[in-house]
Amino acid sequence: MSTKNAIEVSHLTKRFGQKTVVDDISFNVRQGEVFGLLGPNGAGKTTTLRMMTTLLKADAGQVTIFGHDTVKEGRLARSMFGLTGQYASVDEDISARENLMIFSRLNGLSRTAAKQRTTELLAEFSLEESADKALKNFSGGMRRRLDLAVSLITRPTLIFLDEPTTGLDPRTRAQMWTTIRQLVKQGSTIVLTTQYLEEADQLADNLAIIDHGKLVKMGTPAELKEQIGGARLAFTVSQEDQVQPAVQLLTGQVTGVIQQTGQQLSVPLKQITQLPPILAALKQAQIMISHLSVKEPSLDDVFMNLTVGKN
Ligand SMILES: Nc1ncnc2c1ncn2[C@@H]1O[C@H](COP(=O)(O)OP(=O)(O)OP(=O)(O)O)[C@@H](O)[C@H]1O
Repeated sequence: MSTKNAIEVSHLTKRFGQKTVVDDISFNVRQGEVFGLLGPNGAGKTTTLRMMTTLLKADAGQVTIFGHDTVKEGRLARSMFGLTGQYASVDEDISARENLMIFSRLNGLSRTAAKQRTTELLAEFSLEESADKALKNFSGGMRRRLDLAVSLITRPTLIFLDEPTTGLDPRTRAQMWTTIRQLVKQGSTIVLTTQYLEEADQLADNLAIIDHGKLVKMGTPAELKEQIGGARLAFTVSQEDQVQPAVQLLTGQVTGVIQQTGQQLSVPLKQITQLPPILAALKQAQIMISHLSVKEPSLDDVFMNLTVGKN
């Protein structure tokens, strides 16, 4: 990943009527990274993306793409990225091959070049077998792949993906993730919106969490999880009269709150290396335990902590 910025967004704002749906949002996207805009339904992710990709005019703020202002140098900025939408933007009645040919020609490729690029993309996105079927017979996953293929005709190094896997089954979602990772390996920068925490965790190098139009937190998935607190060790003390002695013993071993529910204890762990001494101390004190588990913090915890109610 480079230290150069592919995109700089500053003080971006959009109002619809009285409602401010994107509220003074600023962030940078570095070249070669996957940047995720994560937020609940209606948080303002798509509106932000639409402004970044010049589909929608901002009320205030600025976006530059590889140093070019998207308003003052709109044409140039637009030529530097590919965009795929929440819904496949391709024609239903014609085949995948025909779609790719049409969009290649619309992008200014000669007939021969269009044919060659179409063949390449059909192979790259595993669409060769269904290349000549009408799109209306395509599955959701095939449509998404074709949609992505269309946006890559001109080999843009910056790609915007609006909810690339919404509505896809888990297997097709995983295939899409593989495709996205391959694009990154080849040097692409990717901006994606998602409401799936797992997707953000799997793909994004950096994340901006958006809620009610505001950027509430930014960081790597690991940083965001760390803010919620580290892992927790949970177990059940086998005998009731040993619960308090166990709490006392552990108080000397860990910093942070030890939670108790009946005979169940949950202990914060700063590092996983704290685990063996804790278990040894319990054994030495002859405190029997069961149902032991270590739970890493998840983006779910971060998300629930940072976003409030309905958008
Ligand atoms: N053209 C419009 N006119 C009026 N309100 C709009 C318009 N487009 C979006 N909104 C409103 O702006 C808010 C943000 O919408 P947006 O689509 O950006 O959210 P989102 O985070 O992308 O959500 P989703 O995950 O559901 O796509 C919502 O309350 C939506 O109803």
